[in-house]
Amino acid sequence: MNPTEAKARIAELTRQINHHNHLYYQEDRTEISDFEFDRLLEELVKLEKAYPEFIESDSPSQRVGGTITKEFETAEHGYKMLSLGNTYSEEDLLAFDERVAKGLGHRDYEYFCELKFDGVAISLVYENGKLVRAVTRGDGTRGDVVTENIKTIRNIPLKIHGDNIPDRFEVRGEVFLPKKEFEKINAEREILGEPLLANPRNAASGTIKMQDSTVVAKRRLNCYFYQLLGEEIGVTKHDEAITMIEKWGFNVSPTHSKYRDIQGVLTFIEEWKEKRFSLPLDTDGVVLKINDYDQREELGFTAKIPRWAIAYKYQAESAATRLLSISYQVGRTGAITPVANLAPVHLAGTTVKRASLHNANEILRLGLHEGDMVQVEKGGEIIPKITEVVLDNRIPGSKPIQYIDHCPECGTKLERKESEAKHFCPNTKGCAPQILGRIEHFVHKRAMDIDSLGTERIRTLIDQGFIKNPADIYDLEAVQENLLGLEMSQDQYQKTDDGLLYISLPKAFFALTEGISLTAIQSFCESQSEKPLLNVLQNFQAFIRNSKKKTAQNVGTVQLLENLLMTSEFSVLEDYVPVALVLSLLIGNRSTLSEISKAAYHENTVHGILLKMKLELTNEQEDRIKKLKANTFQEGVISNMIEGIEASKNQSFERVLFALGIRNIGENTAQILARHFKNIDALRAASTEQLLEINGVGETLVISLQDYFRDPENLLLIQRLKDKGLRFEVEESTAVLQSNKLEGMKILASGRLNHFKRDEIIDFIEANGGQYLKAVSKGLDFIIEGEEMGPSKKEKAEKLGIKLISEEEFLKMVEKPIAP
Ligand SMILES: NC(=O)c1ccc[n+]([C@@H]2O[C@H](COP(=O)([O-])OP(=O)(O)OC[C@H]3O[C@@H](n4cnc5c(N)ncnc54)[C@H](O)[C@@H]3O)[C@@H](O)[C@H]2O)c1
Ligand SMILES: [Zn+2]
Repeated sequence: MNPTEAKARIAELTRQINHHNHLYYQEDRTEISDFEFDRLLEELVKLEKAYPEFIESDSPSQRVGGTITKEFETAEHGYKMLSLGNTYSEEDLLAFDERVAKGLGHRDYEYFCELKFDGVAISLVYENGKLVRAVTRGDGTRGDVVTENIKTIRNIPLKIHGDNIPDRFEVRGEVFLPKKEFEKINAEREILGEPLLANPRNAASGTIKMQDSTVVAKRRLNCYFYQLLGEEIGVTKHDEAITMIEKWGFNVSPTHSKYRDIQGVLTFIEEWKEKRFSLPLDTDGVVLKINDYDQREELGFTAKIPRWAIAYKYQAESAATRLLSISYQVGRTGAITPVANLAPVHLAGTTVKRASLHNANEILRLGLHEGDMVQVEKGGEIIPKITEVVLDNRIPGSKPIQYIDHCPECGTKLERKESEAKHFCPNTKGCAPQILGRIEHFVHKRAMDIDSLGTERIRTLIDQGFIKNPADIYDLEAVQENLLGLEMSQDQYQKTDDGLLYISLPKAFFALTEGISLTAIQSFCESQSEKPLLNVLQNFQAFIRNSKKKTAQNVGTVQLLENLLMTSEFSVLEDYVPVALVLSLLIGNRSTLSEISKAAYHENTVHGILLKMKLELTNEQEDRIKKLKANTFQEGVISNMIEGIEASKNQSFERVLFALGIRNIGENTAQILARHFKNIDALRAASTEQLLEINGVGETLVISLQDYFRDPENLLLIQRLKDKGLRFEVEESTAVLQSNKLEGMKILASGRLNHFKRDEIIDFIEANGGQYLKAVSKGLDFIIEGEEMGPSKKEKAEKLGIKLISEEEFLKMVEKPIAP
């Protein structure tokens, strides 16, 4: 490379790295992996070393990647918050160790090893034992002051107790969102149709930068601390500092160790390679630091990183395996996700059998053919993904994967919108997973709040034809009796192509015999799994003869089943037998085999067949049949469900409106619309202009609303829900005016109020004739300034010349008596 080329490449790398830094730190998203990012940076550093004349002072090699945002006050760090050098190779670690030895002139030093936590760096400053400030890393020199948000993290001590606490000190740590919390939040967002958070790190970073700390508090962030700083902290070694801050009440991860040489460090790295996946947070490597503070000082810093520490990053593991097939999952919103089924392969501590393929584009990008050998990668924190096809191992003549064009759940032709990568099933009202999504949204605790209707129960009720839309829930009471004995799982069933129902062999054996436990039968069946069905039936008779319960009756019934199977026309399905045959043996005196098998077509469960046949059965027969079924709905469960459903009729109009699941209508919008229009008919009759006048309503929302009300099925649904007694208008008490003292005024409240909660102030303003606006805008008459009102809001209000009044002044205005 000549100097001109080098200069151009440096410029190009700088541009790319700045771009990825911006995405990563400002927008909390990524376009490339950390490994790829680190490679770009490494290339830049190498080139700059060879051509120092081209180093720019603001090169990304010279400064840490973050910056400060505009929404918070900023503060300067007492000690710069730097990056860490990083490497993916053992070789580089040994070279690092050599540099340390050379720098110190001897090998008498210790390494303190910690995991590299993948969260957001935070610095906490304490004065006289009290937390005074929490600041993000920012650009390393200055960061955003996010104290209020940090205070919501429960295990961060606001005040330190104990002896010898320095007057002023700083602790640093990594704020993270525990993996479990992350999954919980995403599961909920999925049900409510909100966009999913990409990964726990982005989620934590986004949360820390939120304006409203009550929302932050709900996110259950956590923090691990790994550094103490200050003028007089009274210790000379890092391990002593860690022990001390732990004693002071800071959360320290118990995953650290100390070693006398780099070989020890290597064992630590090996030890945690897979064990780290069981930790509550994502980690991407190991940080090793010189333990002694004086030695650290001797080694010093470069512009961007300390010379006494380095991060070893684990590279995502990769393995080759065979693509067996592709399944297509239909999500709750109708989005189709292809999933690769793989020959099991051991990867990063787990056995991998599937990998996400995201969408049709991904399959095209990889150029997947049926039965291809593929390279699978798993970083532990992410779902395994296929990185490439091993072309050398392609089966000659294999066909490229054909993407499906019909929904695997309901058979509807799939659609794909121009701007979206995913295919969608448009059958929102008749496609089982979409019905499930819709009902889950409807009963969600922030909507109708029917917690006795959990996912499993809803799924069962949908699969067995009891509910298709939210109104059907309110009809369940009338069919209570049919729910008794309804099966919660259909795992023990199989269906042939023509729709005849089969049941698993263990269940059949269990119901046909007496006195033999299901577990004993299951392990017998497992031992026979390689044998043909008829042999298994014969062997089971021998098994009964050898067991304690060798009754002639037991042997005889199984013998009968064998005879029936051989003489009937039913096709043979390994490990399963036709339900009709088993039932005919149990209730043969009530119905003929041909009647039963007729009923067994197109039913999903034994329960369904029996409902269809309406037979009078003896208690003994009922007991036998129960042994065929999975867990079933019992009386307690049903009455609990019915009660919850009944109670939900009291939910407010705004909740009902939210529960309907109209596209783009979240909780807040539902609230605004309900309060504005007071009832559903007024909302439905509203013109585009009337809707757009409302603060917070935009064009997409208007279109969603109009689409919704145009559909006669939706109107029918609303009518049915109304008939069942659900609220479609704002309750009198909140709609009635208490006074008209605020008539015609547009008001906003910001910061923490002493006499009102968030919702209360809105209700109060409206009850006194005023209108509440959600954002600072020209139209406001005044803003009620609560405690710690956000500085950016304040600035904006001042710029627009909007009057700020205190809560007390406001109360005087409406003469609300102040509660003691
Ligand atoms: N994929 C992308 O587009 C992209 C873009 C920018 C950065 N990145 C990645 O982000 C990473 C972040 O770079 P950086 O400069 O913010 O951090 P870094 O990797 O240089 O490491 C410094 C940070 O590590 C954290 N840390 C975690 N555990 C620690 C421990 N036990 N002791 C000390 N510090 C610990 C601290 O927050 C500290 O600020 C890099 O690894 C890079 O690969 C990726
Ligand atoms: Zn469908």
